[in-house]
Amino acid sequence: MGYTLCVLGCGTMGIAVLSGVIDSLGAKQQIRSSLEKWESHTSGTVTPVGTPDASTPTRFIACVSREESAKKLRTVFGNLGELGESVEVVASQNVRAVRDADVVLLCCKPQLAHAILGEQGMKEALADKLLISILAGVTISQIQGWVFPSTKVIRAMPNTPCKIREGMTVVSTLPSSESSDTDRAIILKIFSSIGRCRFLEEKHFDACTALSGSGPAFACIFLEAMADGGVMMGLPRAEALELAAQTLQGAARMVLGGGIHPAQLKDAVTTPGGCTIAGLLALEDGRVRSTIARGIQIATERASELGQPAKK
Ligand SMILES: NC(=O)C1=CN([C@@H]2O[C@H](COP(=O)(O)OP(=O)(O)OC[C@H]3O[C@@H](n4cnc5c(N)ncnc54)[C@H](OP(=O)(O)O)[C@@H]3O)[C@@H](O)[C@H]2O)C=CC1
Ligand SMILES: O=C(O)[C@@H]1CCC=N1
Repeated sequence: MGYTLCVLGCGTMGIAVLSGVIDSLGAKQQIRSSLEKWESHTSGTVTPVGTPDASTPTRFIACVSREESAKKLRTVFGNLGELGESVEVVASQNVRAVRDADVVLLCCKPQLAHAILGEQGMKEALADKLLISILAGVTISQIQGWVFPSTKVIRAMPNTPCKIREGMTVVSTLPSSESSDTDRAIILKIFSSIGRCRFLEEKHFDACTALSGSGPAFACIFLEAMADGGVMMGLPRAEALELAAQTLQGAARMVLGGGIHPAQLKDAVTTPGGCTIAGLLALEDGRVRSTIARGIQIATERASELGQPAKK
């Protein structure tokens, strides 16, 4: 059982998704083998636990354009242990790779998609297959115009923390049908194994691209700025970064896991006449909220332009 997943354009995001998925399969494999050992020890029989089903990818093909990038990728996946060996890395062999795959994850730059999907034989190689595009700003209907109608096109917007299985992925809603149920299972298996995954209508994709796709960059600016404040007040740099990162993670986890509203969390920290309110007012004087929110607005507007031909 299992199927072959091809990552078409395996750079920063292709590596993040692929290494997260391989890591999740490796973790399952470890659990499986220790359970098998335990069961054979206690009962003398081995019961297969969690054998890969049709929605689990078991073989991977990573495509790049340059041999130099392929060499680097072989090192990356070579270091991922036994399962890393099931990754075949190829340069300039897109059509052959797609032909050999069951599901294709399109991870190239938005402006290259048309040329890559237009390669001779690509339409045929993609026929009847599931094509998941993570491209910012390129719409489903644009992609459908470049492939045969039998290719099922969906969009996903993951982010770099997928690499450590702490990602946020938004997937475009699927039409309800039997074949969509299989596709939904495949998509959920990939993206839930590397973080949170939720379905949203495609009309929201530019905003999701800005908020969670670009979000790690915005969060890191805030994190660095907090650490800089600590350094300004005499903290060593490494400790300042640790304090800032763990504090952001803790606050985020309280909101996500504990169901606490950020305002509640902020109010609980803010002692009347204390230091937190003094810091908060200084931040508000700098229009921190509208600056961050406008950042998401501008990034959303820019995302919507990314799939369009460059202006002369
Ligand atoms: N970076 C991010 O955080 C996020 C990015 N995205 C989207 O993901 C996509 C990829 O971004 P990112 O990973 O940052 O980009 P990268 O530039 O890191 O990766 C692009 C990859 O495409 C490969 N490539 C280029 N030309 C071809 C070709 N003709 N055939 C096959 N492969 C090719 C490159 O290989 P080579 O090195 O050999 O040229 C490279 O591996 C973009 O569309 C972006 O909008 C979405 C969410 C988050
Ligand atoms: O900056 C970009 O265009 C891509 C899309 C989301 C994150 N990085």
